This record gives sequence, C-alpha cells and structure tokens, in this order.
Amino acid sequence: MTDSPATRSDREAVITVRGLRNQFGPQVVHDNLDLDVWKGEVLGIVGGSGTGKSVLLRTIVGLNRPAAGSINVLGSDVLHGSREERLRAEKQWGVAFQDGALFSSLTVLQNVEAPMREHLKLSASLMKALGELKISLVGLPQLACGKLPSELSGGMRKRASLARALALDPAIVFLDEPTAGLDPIGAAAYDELINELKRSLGLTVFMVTHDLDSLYAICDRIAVLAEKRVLFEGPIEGMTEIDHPWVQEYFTGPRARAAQEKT
Ligand SMILES: Nc1ncnc2c1ncn2[C@@H]1O[C@H](COP(=O)(O)OP(=O)(O)OP(=O)(O)O)[C@@H](O)[C@H]1O
Repeated sequence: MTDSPATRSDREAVITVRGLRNQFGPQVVHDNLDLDVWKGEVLGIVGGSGTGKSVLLRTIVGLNRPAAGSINVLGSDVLHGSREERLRAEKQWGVAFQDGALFSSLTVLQNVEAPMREHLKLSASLMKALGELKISLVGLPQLACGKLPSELSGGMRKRASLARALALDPAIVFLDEPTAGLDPIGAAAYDELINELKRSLGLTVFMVTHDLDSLYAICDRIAVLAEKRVLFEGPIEGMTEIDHPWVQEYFTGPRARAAQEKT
C-alpha cells in the first residue's frame, strides 16, 4: 500500500462534485457526474475527445454554469453559496489554461501580479517581490519578468501561466493540457516541476491531460470520463484491468506501454 493521498484512510476531499449535469442545447455533456478530489493528490482527468474534460474543469472554477448539481471546494459551496463564499474558494485556487491565456499586453511579471492586484492589498514593491519569486519558482529566468507573452517560447508561456496560477499561494491548481505542444524534454521538465511543487507546497493538482507520460510520471489517481460521467477512478496501475473499450485501448496501447516503461 502506498502512502499516496489517493489511498490513505484519512484522506480529505478538497473538491466534491455531486450530480453534475452540463448541457449545451440538446447535447448533454455530463449527467449525474460525481467526483472527489483528495487533498495533496495529482488527479489526472482523461477521456476521449469531447467527453467534457475541459467543461468539467471550467465548471468547477465557475466559467461554466451547470444545469444541475453541487460543487464544494474547500468547504465552500461554489454554485449556490454567497458571493463571499465563492470568492473565498476562488482565492484558494489557480488555473493554468492550455494556451496560457496570459494578458498579451502585460509583461510576465504584470501577468503574475494581476491576481494579487485583484484580490490582495499589497504595496507595489511587495507585489513585485512576490511576483519575481513565483516566476523563479516555476524555473523561469528573471529576464522573463519584463517580456511580453509573445516574446516567450511555448514552454516558457506555460510556465508563466503556472506562475500566475500560483500568485495567491493556492491550495489547488487546475491545469488544462499543461504539456500539450511541448517537446518530450520540455514536457518531462514540466512534469518534474509539478511533482516538485506538489512536494514542496503540498498542492492539490487537478489536471486535464492526454499525455500518458505525465499520467505515469505524476498522477496519484486517474479519473476517466466516459458515458457523461466519471466512469472509473483509481491509481493508474489498475487502469489496464478495466474492461471498457476506450480504457483498454488507451491504457494498453503502444503509447501507454512506452510511457509505463519509462517509469
Ligand atoms: N460553450 C459551449 N457551447 C456549446 N458546446 C460546448 C461548449 N463548451 C463545450 N461544448 C461541447 O461540449 C463537449 C465537451 O467539450 P470539452 O472541451 O470539455 O471536451 P474535452 O473532453 O476537453 O475534449 P478534448 O479532449 O478534445 O479537448 C464538446 O462536444 C463541445 O463541443
């Protein structure tokens, strides 16, 4: 038995989703979806294209209003609670989107300072010092602070986006396809960074990904979206035993075998 947050008996849910329904016109994306995310784990969300992985992430962080269900994040009811309750939760998470979603007219430092400016009352010098700290935490050189997002490589933009997600010292970080578009060395370095941040900051990570290497390298647990809900969840080692066509194809195919051999 490992000592991972996914298997410990004293595990604590930091995100609880119950009975979630998402619908766009006639298209039902999620129906009666339940999910728990445990404190301190890296949870990988996988599933075929269009199964609603990004919609799930966007719904939890309040960018998509579901048709039904409840979502609790760190004790706050983020769907039906008061504005204060929602804000309290919001300050405890950071989101790094697939394309970085950085403000294009702001420098990297100004991007990282943006959430602090919105949520905290700090002096300019303290914000700058904290911003520089986050930027070095994600492995970017100080030189990057003054650059615009367009002046960065794709990998650097992803790290800058992560620095911004860490701006408020969150307990939870949401990552949407963090290694998509990175070369294998850059992707492995990003995985190592997430592992390091989890270890040093005790972060909980909710990660939508297609990257089998990442799943094997950093995820404590996998949640498989299929048939409009989380159909399976558990450590990656058990995934090959699941009798479901998509899960079998995904976790026992040649790419999965190659990823497994690297661990
Ligand atoms: N705002 C929206 N309006 C209408 N339909 C939407 C909206 N957002 C998402 N959808 C639909 O919901 C479904 C799930 O989308 P989502 O982006 O979550 O898929 P995904 O599992 O992340 O896919 P992929 O792996 O291809 O990125 C898709 O069919 C998509 O077209």
